[in-house]
Amino acid sequence: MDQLIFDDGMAGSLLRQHELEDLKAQLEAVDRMLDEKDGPGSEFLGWLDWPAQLETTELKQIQKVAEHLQGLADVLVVIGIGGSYLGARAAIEMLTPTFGTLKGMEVHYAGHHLNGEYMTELLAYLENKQVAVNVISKSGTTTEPAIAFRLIKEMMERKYGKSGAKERIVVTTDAARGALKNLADKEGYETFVIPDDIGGRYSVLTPVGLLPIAAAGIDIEAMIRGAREAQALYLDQPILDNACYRYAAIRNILHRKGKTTEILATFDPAFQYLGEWWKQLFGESEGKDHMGIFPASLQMTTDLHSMGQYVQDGQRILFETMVLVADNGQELLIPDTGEDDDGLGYLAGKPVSLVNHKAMEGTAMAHMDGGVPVLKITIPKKSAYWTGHLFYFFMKACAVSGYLLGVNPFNQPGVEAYKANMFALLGKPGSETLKEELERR
Ligand SMILES: O=P(O)(O)OC[C@H]1O[C@](O)(CO)[C@@H](O)[C@@H]1O
Repeated sequence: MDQLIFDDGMAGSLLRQHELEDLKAQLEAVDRMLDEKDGPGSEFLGWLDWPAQLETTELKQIQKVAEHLQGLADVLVVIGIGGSYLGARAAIEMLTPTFGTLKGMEVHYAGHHLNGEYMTELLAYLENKQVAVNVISKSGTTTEPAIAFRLIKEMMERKYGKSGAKERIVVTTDAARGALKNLADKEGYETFVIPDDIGGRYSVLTPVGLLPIAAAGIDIEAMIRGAREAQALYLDQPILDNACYRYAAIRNILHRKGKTTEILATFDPAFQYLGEWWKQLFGESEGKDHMGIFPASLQMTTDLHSMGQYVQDGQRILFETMVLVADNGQELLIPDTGEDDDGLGYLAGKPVSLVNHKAMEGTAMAHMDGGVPVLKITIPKKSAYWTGHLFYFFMKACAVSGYLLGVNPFNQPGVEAYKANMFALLGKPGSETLKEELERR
């Protein structure tokens, strides 16, 4: 197997094949909108052609800076929130060992929440390490990473002096605007640019994701190659044979029949953050104008022992998309102990991956029988190449799905509401009236 397979064979009776045919004209219209870049939010379509357009020189520069950081430090702190860190974290967790020797830097994350205890512990942990920092913010003004960077910058300057810190801090931000850009210029930090026409949740294949991913020792050239081939494939294939368009169309069909929650289910704990990245991608892109599928994620078989009951038998508003890997890598065999106290004698000598696979098959059938349509996306193996392919697949499917739904998949006006309230409650100058009103409440 050397391709991503999208399998809708377990979508159940809710999906009738003629419905896909019936959506063909709409899919073609969406395809035209993407091609001609004239749909809502089309000023943020830079990611669509990005893999093919990314210059080898930029890729090499990212690699060079990653190697420079690897030479200076063993720990990289990635400061960012949402689309500015989730893609990197997803790739790093998927492609580096959970235990054992790392090929690249040990990566930790900051600026993705406002918890002081976490930051205190992180700063203490970094005390005895050689540290480098990549602070990532497109706007350059997001509160969470800005506060984390204040703290970490102070620690770095205390530890290495101003010029030593400068050598170890890399900024990824807008080309021209924002507080972070101004600070980077003032301090003379190495800077990578987030293209204007690529929003945070579509930016994993830009320096936003690539620098931390490269620093973690992952082959970013292979990742971009995978994305490039995905770009060509999902551009050329006939619409109803095109996995991206089919996935988007089936989501739309199921949503219209009351399946308002999609679960991304994975069978490898290393895929947890793929789920987090995917949730932001689809949630921020489609959850607007009081519409959109609610994206949830589960890790199997872990969550079968916590959420399994709900999926099997709770409200029938769910469908499930499984992300699977055909080649399970290492074959760990279940030991033959010569005894059968645990009742597992029949499994002796069989690979753990076989048990996982049968659990997946059993789960898919049980959920389908219980009224949860199951879709499957299978990549040949867990590699940088296929991770790049998968990222691109989901981003394009998300854009198609958003346009089919009739929303702008590239804005996120709703995220401002909590920020306005938080700033007012904190007493930010200029928000006195709102502060009074909120405090009255
Ligand atoms: O890169 P920035 O500008 O710090 O934004 C981080 C995240 O915050 C949001 O803007 C939401 O506030 C997301 O869309 C984005 O991924």
